[in-house]
Amino acid sequence: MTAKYNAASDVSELKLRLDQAQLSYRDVSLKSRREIVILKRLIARMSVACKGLDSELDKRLDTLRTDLEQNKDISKIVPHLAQVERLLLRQTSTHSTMERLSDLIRQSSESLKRIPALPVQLKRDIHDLLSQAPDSLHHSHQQITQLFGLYDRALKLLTVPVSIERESRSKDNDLQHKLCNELQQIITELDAEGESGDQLLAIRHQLLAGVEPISLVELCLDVLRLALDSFIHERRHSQKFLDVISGDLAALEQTTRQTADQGQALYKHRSELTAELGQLSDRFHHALQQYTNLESWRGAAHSLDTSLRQLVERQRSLENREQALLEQLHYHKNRAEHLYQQTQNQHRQIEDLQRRIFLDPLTRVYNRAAFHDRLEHEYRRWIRYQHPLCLAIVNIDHFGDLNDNYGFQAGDKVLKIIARTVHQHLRDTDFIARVGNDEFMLILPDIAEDERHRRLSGIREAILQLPFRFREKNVTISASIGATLFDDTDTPGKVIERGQKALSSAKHAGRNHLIWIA
Ligand SMILES: Nc1nc2c(ncn2[C@@H]2O[C@H](COP(=O)(O)OP(=O)(O)OP(=O)(O)O)[C@@H](O)[C@H]2O)c(=O)[nH]1
Repeated sequence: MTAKYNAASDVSELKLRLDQAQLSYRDVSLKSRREIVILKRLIARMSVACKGLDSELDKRLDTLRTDLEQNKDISKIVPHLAQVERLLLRQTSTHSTMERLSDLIRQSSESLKRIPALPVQLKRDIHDLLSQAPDSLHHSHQQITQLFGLYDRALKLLTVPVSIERESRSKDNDLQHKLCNELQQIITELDAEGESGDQLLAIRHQLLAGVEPISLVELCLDVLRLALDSFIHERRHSQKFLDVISGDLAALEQTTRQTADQGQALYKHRSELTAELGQLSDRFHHALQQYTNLESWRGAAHSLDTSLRQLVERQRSLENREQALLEQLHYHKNRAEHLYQQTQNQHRQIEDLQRRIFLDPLTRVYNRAAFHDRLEHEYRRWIRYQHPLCLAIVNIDHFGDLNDNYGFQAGDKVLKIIARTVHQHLRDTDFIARVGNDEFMLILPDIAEDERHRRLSGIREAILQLPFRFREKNVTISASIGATLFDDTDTPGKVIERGQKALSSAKHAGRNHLIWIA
């Protein structure tokens, strides 16, 4: 009985222990499941937080997450956890990378800030960037991107003015080139003589050799001054001439008036003499009728004779005065002739000047002013008659190089010879003008298609065949020609533009070409 009781008490104690063991197992299992949930959550958060820092770490965390999801045996997961821990330890070096990055960002920002003439807003943005201390690699990356943006803005701001400056510099160069050419053209057209002419010629040579911008301004002023001097000189010369002529004319007018007065007085005396001679004749006639014999008439005849002698005397003195008057008139006639001659000379000089205004003094062909006049005239004829009217532009190739290699005198000689050659290939009705530098304009009115092509090709070929020799070297020179015809609603301006386009195509085609643009 006692044994039975003892056994029952052991069973009940075992049962109690079993219940306690079951309870504690349930607690442990519950705790373990809760820990696994926490571990899962932690691993998930770590995956997100560390994403991109290290690809191996990313991979391990992913595997760990999957293993946990699949409720794998924790003992199998533990080695993965150890690897993740090792990788995380490796990430501590990231901290020093971050510090280095942060230093770099700060230094680069400071350097950017020191660039002079940075706009205030940009400086402010750099300051904002510097005020944030990066607390993660991600933040550092954001700051680097920001810094790149700031550098880009600064670079643009600093380089834009440079490009503008370069553009304006190239504009300045174009302007200087144009000014230089215009100035040369003006000097050519001024064609001044004397001391001013010599000085202007010297300036032209300077311009041809190339000058600095500051000298160009000074030369412009010099040209203005010399042009003014030349103008004042011309005006003084004309004034002097006019003074002399008007002085001479006034003197002539005065003496002519005196002569006319004297002539008038002489005429009056002659009339009086004639009247007295008439009276004498009447008295003589009367005496002839009154007296029958000569003796009784002697007394009256004596008185008549005296009167007649006096009349003859007065007649002689009148003749002398008339002779003096004639001599005076003769003198006036010579004087008037001399004056006329002087005005004729002046007229010729003005005509010569007028002609020179339309001539290029170097090549002796027409100049730009004459070209525009003539083109306008031919244009009006074309509108009326609609005959084919051709405009061609001849431009010497690499003329600048020729000047550089053989000097301006050589260049001048080439210009003269080429102008003469082109002129020789033109008809009487054609027109040639040097419109500037090394460029000639040709107007060929009323010219058939094959004829105009033959003529212009002939000019190009003739220039190429010209035998030039400079500094002991045979030099071949070519020219490019652009040509076009007046058509439809064309105006002179449009045609010149088209001709220039054709010329530019001829240059681009390699020079020594004739190009037509219809
Ligand atoms: N000797 C001389 N040279 C002149 C005269 N007038 C202008 N020039 C020069 O003529 C040259 C003209 O050159 P550009 O029209 O620029 O070109 P290029 O050298 O002929 O070259 P492409 O026309 O392109 O084949 C410049 O160097 C001027 O200095 C002048 O009366 N006499």
